[in-house]
Amino acid sequence: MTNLGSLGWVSDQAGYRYQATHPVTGLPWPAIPQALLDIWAAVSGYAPLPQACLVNLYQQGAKMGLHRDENEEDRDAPVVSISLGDSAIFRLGGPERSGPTTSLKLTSGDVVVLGGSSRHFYHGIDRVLAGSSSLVQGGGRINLTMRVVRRPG
Ligand SMILES: O=C(O)CCC(=O)C(=O)O
Ligand SMILES: [Fe+2]
Repeated sequence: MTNLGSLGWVSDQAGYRYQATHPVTGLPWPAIPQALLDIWAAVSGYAPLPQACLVNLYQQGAKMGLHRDENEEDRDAPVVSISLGDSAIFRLGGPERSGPTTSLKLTSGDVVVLGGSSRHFYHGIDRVLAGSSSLVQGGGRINLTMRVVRRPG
């Protein structure tokens, strides 16, 4: 897991938070490439640019439990997530953890926007379909998730 942008998501012994620098090197995160900002502009419907892009490598067997993205101050900005490499089974619920869910397969190049009412819906990754793509060296799936963390302006 690593980050691009002016803020990165960090999780360590001290807990989890957004911060401007890499926790080991102390250096700023690399900028979010223009190609990703272009995708944000095309699909988010939100003028302010994302401050954070989480880069998460799902290796064999990796999952992400059902959760809501609620660590951002800006609750109005959508979350834009890009899937690369192996396909994954994405589970999307509603505002309540116990509510019904639907599953969909995300393949390489798919873009998911959690915006509007779905911004705070439960979601997760049930499993990654190992070997379904040769894009990522050594196999696996890379998820890029762009977020506006602090309220712009
Ligand atoms: O990997 C995905 O498609 C979802 C990632 C996610 O929900 C998150 O990073 O909060
Ligand atoms: Fe999430």
